[in-house]
Amino acid sequence: MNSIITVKNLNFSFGKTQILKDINFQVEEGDYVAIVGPNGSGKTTLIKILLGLIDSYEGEIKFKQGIVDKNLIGYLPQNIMERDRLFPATVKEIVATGLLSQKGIFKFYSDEDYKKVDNILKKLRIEDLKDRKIGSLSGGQLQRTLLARALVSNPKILFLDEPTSALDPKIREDFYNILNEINREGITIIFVSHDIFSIRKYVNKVLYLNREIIFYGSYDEFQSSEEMAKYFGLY
Ligand SMILES: Nc1ncnc2c1ncn2[C@@H]1O[C@H](COP(=O)(O)OP(=O)(O)OP(=O)(O)O)[C@@H](O)[C@H]1O
Repeated sequence: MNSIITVKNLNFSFGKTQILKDINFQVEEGDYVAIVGPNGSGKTTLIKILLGLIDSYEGEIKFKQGIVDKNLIGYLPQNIMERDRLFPATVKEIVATGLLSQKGIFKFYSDEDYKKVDNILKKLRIEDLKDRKIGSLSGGQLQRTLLARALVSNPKILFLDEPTSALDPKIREDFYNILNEINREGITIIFVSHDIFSIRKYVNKVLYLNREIIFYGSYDEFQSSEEMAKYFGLY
């Protein structure tokens, strides 16, 4: 198997409270994994650890060679601060910031960078928003702009933390379709969601977390399991 992420014996506590207990799993290249679980079950904490935003954990996290050194990881957070929305930047400028981590200390954008920005805006079908201030965007337009920022550097893995909670059903469906296209092009997706019913047609694996892993396997197995029924209160 061609694992892109391997997590072994991961344990993490905030103070005296253990948040993640003995977590072991592997993600294969091209997987589309939904992380589900009740509020406070450690989903965001797990994503933050995988992103390197929390480093005081025990255990081992291994990415496929080159993924971390070449910054081939994209991240779409749960939401952005309202004050960030007031920042007087345009869509084009915000998307370009997604290239900063791959540049040296002289962080000037080249023509090639702007070409990358144009390409991703086109791909996500928001090129007409290019010069709009982010404060003037609708929720769905803002979410696509943030997705463009996460994808402009051409990552191999994309992490998303509950990115559709504020979107209406139609816009949410469009967003899922775009993610599905991206996944079919080979990007591995790890998606934290309470909305498993919407993404079930896209994901190939489900990780059900409640501080420890209760279930990790294919969606089909998950669907027919006791864990699924319990999770959705059907059991
Ligand atoms: N900085 C922190 N200090 C102390 N405890 C924290 C901190 N951040 C999160 N926690 C606690 O860790 C636990 C797991 O939180 P986490 O945000 O990972 O859960 P989650 O599964 O993503 O929840 P939700 O579905 O509500 O977003 C919660 O009990 C939370 O209160």
